[in-house]
Amino acid sequence: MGIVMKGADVANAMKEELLQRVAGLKEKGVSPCLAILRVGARPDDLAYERGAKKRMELLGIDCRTVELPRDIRQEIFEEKLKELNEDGRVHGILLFRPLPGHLNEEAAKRIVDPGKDMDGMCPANVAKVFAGDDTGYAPCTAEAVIELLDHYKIPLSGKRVVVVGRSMVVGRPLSMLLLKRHATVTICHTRTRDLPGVCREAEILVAAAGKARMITQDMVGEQAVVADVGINVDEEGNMWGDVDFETVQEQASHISPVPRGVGSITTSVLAKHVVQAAERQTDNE
Ligand SMILES: Nc1nc(=O)c2c([nH]1)NC[C@@H]1CN(c3ccc(C(=O)N[C@@H](CCC(=O)O)C(=O)O)cc3)C=[N+]21
Repeated sequence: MGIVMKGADVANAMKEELLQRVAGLKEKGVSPCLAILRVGARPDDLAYERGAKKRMELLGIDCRTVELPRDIRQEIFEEKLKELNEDGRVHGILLFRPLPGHLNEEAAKRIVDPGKDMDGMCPANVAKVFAGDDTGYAPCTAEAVIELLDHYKIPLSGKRVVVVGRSMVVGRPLSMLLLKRHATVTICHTRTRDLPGVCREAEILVAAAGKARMITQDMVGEQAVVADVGINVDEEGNMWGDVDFETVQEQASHISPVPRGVGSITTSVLAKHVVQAAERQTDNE
């Protein structure tokens, strides 16, 4: 039976350092502040927002939400985003995605100040993640997987890692973070031939495809480490990962659950980014 890697243990370990850094900022008269920009009220945005608010409060980070109506016009939306860019009290911005269909997300990515872009969506931050330059910000969920593996002392250097999923929020940036740590990375997707065979070769398997319980026991090698990034909510409101937990746990050496796994570390990484941004913006004054 694999060891269950619990998100709360990782978040707790991160908490001590973050509290100290927040205290350091406050001694200099700086109150780190996150602004959340939400358009409409999608349930998964609200779930993340609740978690983020709770985590920021626990760490003494200010958090304010700017809520815009679902049917807002592109020009007004862009104005609001620019206001947050220019607001000196705001150190970091989190824009919930995906945006409603009528809004231009590509335009938004180009407007957000790279120094305030907490979820690594703008081209400058994407480029830095790909270049292995850690003066930028990676998407929080991708970085949460690294925090999870590091906390449980899973070595990455030289390891065969298979990432299932190629999204710009998880699969691709995470692959670059793993590569920086000298893992041998294979990225799988819907057109991968013999997905089970490729997955079975993994020493570390990351499921980030967004398909409930698609990773089954026959796809996991003996004593593999399995990290589940999936957040799939069914009609009854139950949350499922991309991994069929019960059967895969028998096979794996370590496995992260859903909920209470990677998803619950994401808000701690978000907090870390806000602290980093506040420190960097203060040092540059
Ligand atoms: N730019 C952007 N980045 C995101 O990362 C992003 C987003 N937009 N829009 C919304 C979705 C949704 N999302 C969640 C992440 C964690 C939990 C989470 O904390 N889950 C807990 C359970 C939370 C609970 O208690 O309900 C867990 O996995 O254990 C939920 C939802 C991030 N998203």
